[in-house]
Amino acid sequence: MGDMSISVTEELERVKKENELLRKELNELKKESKHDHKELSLEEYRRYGRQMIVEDFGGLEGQKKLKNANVLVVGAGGLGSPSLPYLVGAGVGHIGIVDNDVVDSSNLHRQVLHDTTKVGVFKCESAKEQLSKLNPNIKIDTYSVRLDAFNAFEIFKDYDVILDCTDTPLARYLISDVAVNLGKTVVSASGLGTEGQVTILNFKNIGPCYRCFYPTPPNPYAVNSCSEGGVIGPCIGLVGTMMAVETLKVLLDIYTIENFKPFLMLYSGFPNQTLRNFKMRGRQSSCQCCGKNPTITKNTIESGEINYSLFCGKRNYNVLEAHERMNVSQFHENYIVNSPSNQVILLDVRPPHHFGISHFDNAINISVPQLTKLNGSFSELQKKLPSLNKNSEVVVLCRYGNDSQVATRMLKDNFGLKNVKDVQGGFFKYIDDIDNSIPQY
Ligand SMILES: Nc1ncnc2c1ncn2[C@@H]1O[C@H](COP(=O)(O)OP(=O)(O)OP(=O)(O)O)[C@@H](O)[C@H]1O
Ligand SMILES: [Zn+2]
Repeated sequence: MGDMSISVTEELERVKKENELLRKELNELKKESKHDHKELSLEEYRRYGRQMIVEDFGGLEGQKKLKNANVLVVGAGGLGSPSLPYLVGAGVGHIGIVDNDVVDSSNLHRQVLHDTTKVGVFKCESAKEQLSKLNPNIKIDTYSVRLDAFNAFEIFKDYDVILDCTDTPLARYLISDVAVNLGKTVVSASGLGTEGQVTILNFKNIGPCYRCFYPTPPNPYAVNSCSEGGVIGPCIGLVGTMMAVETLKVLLDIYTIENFKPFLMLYSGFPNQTLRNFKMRGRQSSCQCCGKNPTITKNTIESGEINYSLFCGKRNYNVLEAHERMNVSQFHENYIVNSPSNQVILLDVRPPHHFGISHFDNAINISVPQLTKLNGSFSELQKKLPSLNKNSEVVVLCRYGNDSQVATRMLKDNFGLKNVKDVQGGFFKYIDDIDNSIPQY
């Protein structure tokens, strides 16, 4: 009997406690519904408060729009690095990152989302790790693949807005084409040196696409990459930050179908910072992708019928015969170890500001544009190289062994020199294979 009364008392206590817990839970739920934060936690209110109180942001509704948004960033390099943390910080609920490249130490002056400990790590994974620390509320998906015609539709399908943070015309055409076919808005940008540009493509499937602006690709010789042309970190950083601003405006419905006007913003960092906003034409009915009779469709893209590499073209440096070239070992043996006679001219055709960073002591610097300017005049060239005669032995060197081929051809065909050879792979190949005590940049 006594035993039984104890268990009844215990049971009563347990039920009371359970009751109390349920009451608490109910009160919390009541509070939540009273304050209408079913979709935002209290932590999120605090986290996003400073942006929710900006009038143009749209308050709680604006924040919910961001929370429910799906944004894909292609490229976690110079443009992706600044745009990603702002989107994650602002509370864009789902973010995808596509990049097949790994972090290199030469990226870190501008790709400040990554750090020295991430050298060699996939950029999308490095980014995810950092971004998750910034805002653990965000779902981040990574794709460590090169975006191409065969995987783009599958990757894009789960996202509303695509950020083009890549660095090649090929990727720009591909991203725009796939986005048009799936009806997605693209925030697109590019930058080099101290300049950059930002635009919105296929806005809500009514705005112009990349092909409306640029029906034909640029000459491959005119396309420069960061590794060739160089880039100033905060300049590209600003352009990436502008992409994040534009993305927020798309997600918050600041731009509407009624008020959206196609534009191209041009930023210039040096010597004075300027930002110019150019009005652009709308959709072109003749556009091969978004026009009236499109030939660039899901079918023709995915089947490979649209050949992006062929369309964008490649540079052709194969302008020399085998006997007009030497490899870096031959160059080392014959011209560096066995000190060349005074007759041999070592001509470094890199731009002077490259030459100034590091060079061989006995090299003479005349860049390709400087050579081109001499118009094939032997006597003009002789003014720069007094010891030169038409039979002089000339060895031509550049950074990667591309420009040196062009220069070798020019010296033989235009200036009439007979004994000119190019160093295959250039100065950097020599550093990699023969002497890595020389500074590489
Ligand atoms: N088709 C693509 N698929 C996935 N990622 C791409 C694609 N095209 C370009 N990217 C990525 O976009 C990023 C562009 O970054 P950025 O312009 O800063 O140049 P980088 O390649 O990092 O550096 P550098 O030109 O100095 O070698 C790179 O990380 C690159 O891997
Ligand atoms: Zn178009």
